[in-house]
Amino acid sequence: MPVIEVSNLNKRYGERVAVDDVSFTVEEGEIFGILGPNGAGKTTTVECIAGLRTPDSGGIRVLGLDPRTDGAKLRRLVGVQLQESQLPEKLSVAEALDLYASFYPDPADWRQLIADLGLTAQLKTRFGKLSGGQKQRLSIALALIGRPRVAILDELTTGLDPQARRDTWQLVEAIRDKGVTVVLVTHFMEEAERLCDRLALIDAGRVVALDTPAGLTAKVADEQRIWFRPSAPLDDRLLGDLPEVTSVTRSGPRVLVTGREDVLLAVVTVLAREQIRPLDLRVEQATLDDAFVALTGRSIDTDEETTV
Ligand SMILES: Nc1ncnc2c1ncn2[C@@H]1O[C@H](COP(=O)(O)OP(=O)(O)OP(=O)(O)O)[C@@H](O)[C@H]1O
Repeated sequence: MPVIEVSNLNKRYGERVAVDDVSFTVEEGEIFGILGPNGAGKTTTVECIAGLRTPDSGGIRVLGLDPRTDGAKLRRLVGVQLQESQLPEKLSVAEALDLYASFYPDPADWRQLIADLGLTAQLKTRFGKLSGGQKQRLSIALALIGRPRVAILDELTTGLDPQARRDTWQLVEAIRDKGVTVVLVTHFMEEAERLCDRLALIDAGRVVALDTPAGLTAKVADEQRIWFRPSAPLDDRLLGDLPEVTSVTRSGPRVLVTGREDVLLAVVTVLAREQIRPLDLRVEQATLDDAFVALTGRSIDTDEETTV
């Protein structure tokens, strides 16, 4: 049985349609991504799932409960880390954890949680003095303190530097490995590609595609592009004759081979047989952004640094 079922969800703010007939299910133990550009309706969707906003219409079930009527029960089962969660500047890390633990009948051992999150040295530090990464880690600890079965993480790594972002990705995987189902809201393609088992691409309030990251990219382009510089003279026909290869072209000293599925293995096998090394080898595949462009005509890309 799915852990989360969303069917035909709609939400407007006045005239503005934020969520437009959104449906998806999230299975137990997966990391489910909601990926789309700013303003696509991602936060509104997860706020409805968490019972923090009331949809105009549509059905939501989380662990069999309806967030509209079973809000209190649900809050014990779902941990939510929302965008830019703010705490009073003067509250220390330990005080925040004590406070949140007091909301739950059987809270997790927060000392263990923050040891796992690498925050033990900051126990006495006030919230206002924490770095961006430390604030994010604290917000994850607060989302997990009630031993949730589902964790909703919204724009977890926005504003973090590449190293902190990578560390946070490991944390998310560790949360999933403990059996928690994770809903991850993001506008970073690399993040979605790396972490999510399945994801919904969302644009202007609508789900435009729903699949695994590999499934989404395969839909738009099943062609691979292989660039390399041969270490010795190469007869292009040796590659062009391979059934996996669709084209071989030259760009100065570099060779570009395009093809489907097993083209890399086929090319490398021929080169090995000819005792030619592929120098500066690069394999290009379609990205989630290519998929998004193909589906919506525009890019997810934001002005924020996404290189990791
Ligand atoms: N409280 C609100 N009142 C009015 N409009 C809102 C409100 N919250 C969100 N919106 C609008 O609804 C749309 C969807 O917003 P939402 O925050 O759900 O998108 P998002 O995909 O999470 O984007 P972001 O990553 O920028 O938060 C946007 O056009 C936004 O401006």
